[in-house]
Amino acid sequence: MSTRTLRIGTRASTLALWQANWVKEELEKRYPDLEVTLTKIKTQGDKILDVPLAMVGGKGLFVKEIQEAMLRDEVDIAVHSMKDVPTFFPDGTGLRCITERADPRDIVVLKPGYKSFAEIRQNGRIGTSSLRRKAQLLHRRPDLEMVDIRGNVQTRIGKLTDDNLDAVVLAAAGMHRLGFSAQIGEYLDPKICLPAIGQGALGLESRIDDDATNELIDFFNHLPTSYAVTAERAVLSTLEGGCQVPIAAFGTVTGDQLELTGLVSDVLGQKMLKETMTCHVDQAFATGVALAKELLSQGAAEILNEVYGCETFNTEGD
Ligand SMILES: NCc1[nH]cc(CCC(=O)O)c1CC(=O)O
Repeated sequence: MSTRTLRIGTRASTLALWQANWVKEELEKRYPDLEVTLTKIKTQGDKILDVPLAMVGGKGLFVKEIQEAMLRDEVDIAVHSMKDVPTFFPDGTGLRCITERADPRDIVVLKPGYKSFAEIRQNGRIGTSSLRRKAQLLHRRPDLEMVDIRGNVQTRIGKLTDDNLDAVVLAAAGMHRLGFSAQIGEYLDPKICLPAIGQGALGLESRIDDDATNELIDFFNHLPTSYAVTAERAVLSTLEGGCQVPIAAFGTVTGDQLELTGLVSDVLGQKMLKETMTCHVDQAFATGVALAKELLSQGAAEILNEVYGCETFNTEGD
């Protein structure tokens, strides 16, 4: 049998490379005669490090250049963190598979001396640039000071000492993948900090008409994760939100039932709307839409319009 080659396009951050290498290894385990290569591609989100991301192009900052390479037939698939994948795709490529979700929760890395998030001092300084994380933590603890931190996971952990912070907030999945589990101070319950849409899952994107590639990668698709993330993304697209707004949605699948919670907040976590719906997994997309419409009927659009007028942006990216 002749050796086939599959080319993966990936960002060059340590986390992105870990994820692309994981996909490569799974492919090579399954197809011993397949040669898998990685092509590192710089995205706009990687190039511009000192300007708030929302000011340099909005949605799709971490995926556009990889999609373009795919359309030029320089790579066959792209591996993305699902939470960085916009809800729209250019003509010719599509989201083909959603992998089994790793731990979807957010975590905090705590300054030495603290044993839990609850112990953090009055007016403590928390490092995160995510509006979703800021809003939910301020909702519980309005005294906290939110400090913007930018850069990859290692850089953000380093800011704990560099910027004299009491804690930094990160995703459990990234910590586990990069071998930083021992530094996790506490896992934040989704009831307290609802995870980002798609958090913990990877998305494989390919050319829609590339049947050979699509057939090779279809085994990555994990149905329960795919139902949950489909519902979460339906919330996002119905609210017309990008990745830089305090919107969260989180689905869990048990048997054929999906429980979906969605949240919209203002930047300070003072006006916060939250709803939960359950449905059969076949209704995942429709339920995401319905949940978003319910939030809109409660005033979500007004809250988000206020946020869009603010000068605060999410500047994280891995
Ligand atoms: N914002 C960047 C980003 N994109 C994906 C992950 C973590 C891995 C995942 O969610 O799959 C992270 C790091 C973080 O937010 O701490």
